[in-house]
Amino acid sequence: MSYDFQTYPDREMLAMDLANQLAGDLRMILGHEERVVLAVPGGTSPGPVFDDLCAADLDWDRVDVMLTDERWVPEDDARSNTLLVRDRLLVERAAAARLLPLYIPAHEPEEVLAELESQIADKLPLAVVLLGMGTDMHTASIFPGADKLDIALDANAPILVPMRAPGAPEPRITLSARVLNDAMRKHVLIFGQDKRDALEAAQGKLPEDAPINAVLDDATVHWAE
Ligand SMILES: O=C(O)C(O)[C@@H](O)[C@H](O)[C@H](O)COP(=O)(O)O
Repeated sequence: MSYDFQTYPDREMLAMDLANQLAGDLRMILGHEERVVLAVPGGTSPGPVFDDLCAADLDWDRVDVMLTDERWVPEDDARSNTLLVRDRLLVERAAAARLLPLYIPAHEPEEVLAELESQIADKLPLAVVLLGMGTDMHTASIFPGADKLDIALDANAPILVPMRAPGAPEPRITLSARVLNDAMRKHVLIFGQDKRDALEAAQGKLPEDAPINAVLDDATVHWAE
């Protein structure tokens, strides 16, 4: 397994440069595809990247944007990744992009799983994916110790996997590792020494213990203190 590790002097420069790289990847793939899918994470790290990426000059009306994973909370909840994407990415030029939902109001993700999958299935493979990582080495909502970890890591995994994990305060829904890995370009965004140490500690571990390892091959990791 090999990946590229890019370090930046600070988070602001990382955000600008990464937004440029994502826009460049999308532009390149749009050169030979009618439509492309960009999948992005939630959480706290990607906001500044979205703030730059939303202004990129590209054919956003040919881009489908989706989340790599969602927390099972209403769309107006501060923890909703959909809310983050609507507020910070699908604005300015990127307002012309189409959102592929990863949330439909329902008590449990299982109730609407088939409906969500049906809206994604014919759009795959992902063109570009941006992933985050936690210090427990989870990525998307593929957490160590999660109830459906084996399914999410399986080579024949379904597109979406509902997930409950000790490290997650609410139920989640996540793209499986197979779908994330099939992306034409993969980027991982991590901030801080603790995450850099966690990524190093992941080396040589099985994806069951360090789920990030399931998606790292050929990825570019972007890091700033
Ligand atoms: O919804 C989520 O929580 C994610 O998509 C998740 O995988 C996230 O990327 C990491 O937990 C890092 O989160 P931070 O950027 O907040 O550290």
